[in-house]
Amino acid sequence: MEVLEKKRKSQRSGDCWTRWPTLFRIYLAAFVVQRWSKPAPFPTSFLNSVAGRHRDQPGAQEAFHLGGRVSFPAAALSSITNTSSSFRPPSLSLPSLSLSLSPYCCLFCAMEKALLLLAPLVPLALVPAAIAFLVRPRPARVPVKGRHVFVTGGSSGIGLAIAKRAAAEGAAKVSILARSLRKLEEAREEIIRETGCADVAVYSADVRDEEAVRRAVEAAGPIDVLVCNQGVFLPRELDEQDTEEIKFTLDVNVLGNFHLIKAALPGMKSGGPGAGPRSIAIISSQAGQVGIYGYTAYSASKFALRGLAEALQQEVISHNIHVSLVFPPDTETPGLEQEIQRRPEVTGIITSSSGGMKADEVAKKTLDGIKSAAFMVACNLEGVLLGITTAGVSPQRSWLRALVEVFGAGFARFLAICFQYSWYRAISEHHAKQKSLQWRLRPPQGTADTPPLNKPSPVAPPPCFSLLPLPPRRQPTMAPLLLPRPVKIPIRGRHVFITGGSSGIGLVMARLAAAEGARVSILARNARNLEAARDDIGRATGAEVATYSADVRDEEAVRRAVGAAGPVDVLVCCHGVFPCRELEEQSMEEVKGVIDINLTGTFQLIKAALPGMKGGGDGRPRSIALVSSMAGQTRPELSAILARSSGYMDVNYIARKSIDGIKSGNFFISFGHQGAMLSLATAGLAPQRSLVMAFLEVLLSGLLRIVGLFTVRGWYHTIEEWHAKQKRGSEQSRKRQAEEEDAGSRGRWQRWCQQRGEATVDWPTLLWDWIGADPRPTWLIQQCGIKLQSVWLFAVHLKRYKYPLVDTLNPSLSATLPHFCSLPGKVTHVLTTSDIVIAFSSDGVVVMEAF
Ligand SMILES: NC(=O)C1=CN([C@@H]2O[C@H](COP(=O)(O)OP(=O)(O)OC[C@H]3O[C@@H](n4cnc5c(N)ncnc54)[C@H](OP(=O)(O)O)[C@@H]3O)[C@@H](O)[C@H]2O)C=CC1
Ligand SMILES: CCCCCCCCCCCCCCCC(=O)[C@@H](N)CO
Repeated sequence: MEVLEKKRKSQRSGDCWTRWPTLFRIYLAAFVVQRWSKPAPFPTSFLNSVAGRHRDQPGAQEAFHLGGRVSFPAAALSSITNTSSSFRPPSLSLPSLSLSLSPYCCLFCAMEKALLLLAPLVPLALVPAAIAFLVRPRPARVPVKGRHVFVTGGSSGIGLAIAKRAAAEGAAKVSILARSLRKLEEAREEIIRETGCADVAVYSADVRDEEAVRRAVEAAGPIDVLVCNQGVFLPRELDEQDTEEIKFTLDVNVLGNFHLIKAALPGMKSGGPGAGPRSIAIISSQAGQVGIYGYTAYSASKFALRGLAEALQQEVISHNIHVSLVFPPDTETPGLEQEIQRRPEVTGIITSSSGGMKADEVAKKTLDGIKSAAFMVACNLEGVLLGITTAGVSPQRSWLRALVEVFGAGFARFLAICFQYSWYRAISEHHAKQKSLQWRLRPPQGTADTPPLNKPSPVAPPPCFSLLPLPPRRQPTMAPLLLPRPVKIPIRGRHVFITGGSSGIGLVMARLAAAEGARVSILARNARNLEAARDDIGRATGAEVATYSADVRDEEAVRRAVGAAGPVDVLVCCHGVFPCRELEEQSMEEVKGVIDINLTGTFQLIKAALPGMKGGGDGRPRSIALVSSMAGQTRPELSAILARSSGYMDVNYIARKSIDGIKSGNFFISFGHQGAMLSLATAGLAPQRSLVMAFLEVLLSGLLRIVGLFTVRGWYHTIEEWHAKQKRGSEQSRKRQAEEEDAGSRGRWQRWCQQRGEATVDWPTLLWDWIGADPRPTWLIQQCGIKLQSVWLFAVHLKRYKYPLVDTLNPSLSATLPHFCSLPGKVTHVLTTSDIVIAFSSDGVVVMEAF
């Protein structure tokens, strides 16, 4: 509750950029109110009667003359909208008036009319201007010529093509990193042969090995353009893919990039903003914009890169480092050749929605993207469409592209929904075919109504005459507009398995599910918390909850727990950790922890539960719910500011909405206005079951991209300001320090004493002021060589007794006081009061003498 209060307070004090959604709502409300409160147009009969009445009155003509122009818009509108109207605007319909008006006036009238017609276009023309104002971060260009380009996975495929192209474009040095030294050497030969680039360095390292990566990056020297391109792709249906493969994919594609970026960042930053713009390009995939059958692990790894890139760009923008995220489609490379051999059939069908490319074309797009510091780099037409529909709340530097995103968003979302439709149809056809194959091989005995999909649908009897028993065919139904189709998932009497169920959102969800009559199991690490949660739920609902103590990182433990819990109907993955820190300061242990728990742990749970969920056999719908987050993580100091863009929410509300969302089979479940807008804005290629929502998405996505751009602008604005403030602060303190050093401690001391005379001395301040004015202990120790602690304690002691100052600095004392003469070094500073003398010697000895 305290957190909520704090959050609200900080929200109230937030600047307008971070509070814009509220402003936007107010504008919208004002707009709606204004529209509705406009007086309805008068019926023409009424207008006629008024006109007739007034025409007969004295002075009416003049009134019309004057009023004619004033009331022209309404009248013109009514004449435009209602051509059958017998009422004409006075300036046009009264003959006497047209006589009295000069031709100029007519011209004006015509112009007025034309202007009026153009009026609706004005806001339209303002949109580009507004968008140009909106885009942030600011445009930048990153040169490649004469610079050091470091490409991982540079021995093959896309990486090799990028390295070659960079060399051809005049990079001073090209470094490539991969595992196989043989392939690396061959690649080097090839690059030198084809481009004549003299400086090609190769580094043999596995990106999964943090130490090896650090050594390679150190040996390579400061990097100007880092291209993180290494990647593995092992498509397979999740329940047929073993956990080792999933971990391998996440390690190479995600952790590897963390190793690389963490190793390269200090060197890239140290050049400072003056060293010219630098770039970190991360090669994702179109499967990192849309999840694709067979790519659960691969898509997850590439989606993770998007989160990494968006957060990283915010962290490094002030160092003039620009992040690009590249989304290639299927590309002709040795990697793809291998992949195709093991690809599930459906994967091939879906990926063929996007045209294939050559590695060199992808390399060209990548380098162009890097040079123009574009955040999202599309490679082909489908990529452009994908980029538009998944733009969401990502940064955009080009106002032209932003404009295309805003105007193309609705259309792209519409296309996306069409694509989803065709993909889900392909999937269901594939399943039907599989079924038919099974049917042919093993005809079921007895009843013919085996449900074809996981949906109980009436089954047509096989045709009466056939040599082979034919598969059941679904009865023709009206083709639904959307695929996947709407579904309701009941939870009463069903088994709901919630991870992270001992605390927070998970605990409340467990309580709600139990209250609705579900059989609830919860899983977490800490057994004591689990007990407490069980008691809590028992007390609140009277239900008996099963608890499982396991770490989601431990595959065996997860499998045991899920096995003991029995077939799951609704799996809610609500475990997770969220440490927040700048990437540079975050330890790899922490990064690994996040990936292991939040990602790998989730895979392990799903893999453990899936066979039971698939084998349910009763045809009832089941659900897997993953609790994700709205958050992009940024600098700690900044995250508090940026998080203001959204609101803290009550855990009961989150849990209630989650359960309801699961029951109605929603793909995205969002919370609050911001959440709703975010999921509309980031709908991208996500499936949508609700026609109403699909319609809203298509209708509003353009507007929401504006909202997204606005949000991003606010964030980058905040970051800029924050850095400016930091810079001002450090400049000021540096200046003050320099001034004080200039003044010299002796002069300052004397002046200080003159000003103060006999005043009570604030000893600690006096000491600091006199010795160096910089409260940093290192300075004190370096300058005077004294033990800070003793001086400090001494000063505090003196302060307590408020010693009056009677004498000024008197170096001659060192000669007069015999005790001081015996000091080993030269006495540098002496402080005296009525009854105490302190001497600092160059040897770092502090001597006190009490009179
Ligand atoms: N080809 C395609 O269709 C698409 C590819 N992509 C992405 O583009 C990137 C490159 O793909 P592509 O050129 O086809 O791949 P290739 O398989 O042709 O090349 C992969 C490169 O990465 C290196 N590599 C692989 N694993 C590691 C590792 N653990 N540590 C260091 N280096 C490693 C390989 O060298 P070595 O084996 O010697 O280590 C090789 O140089 C990948 O990230 C991929 O996901 C994206 C979309 C489509
Ligand atoms: C809004 C309308 C959008 C329309 C276009 C949709 C097309 C999506 C196709 C996705 C293809 C993904 C290929 C990934 C290749 C890859 O990464 C692996 N080959 C790894 O090598």
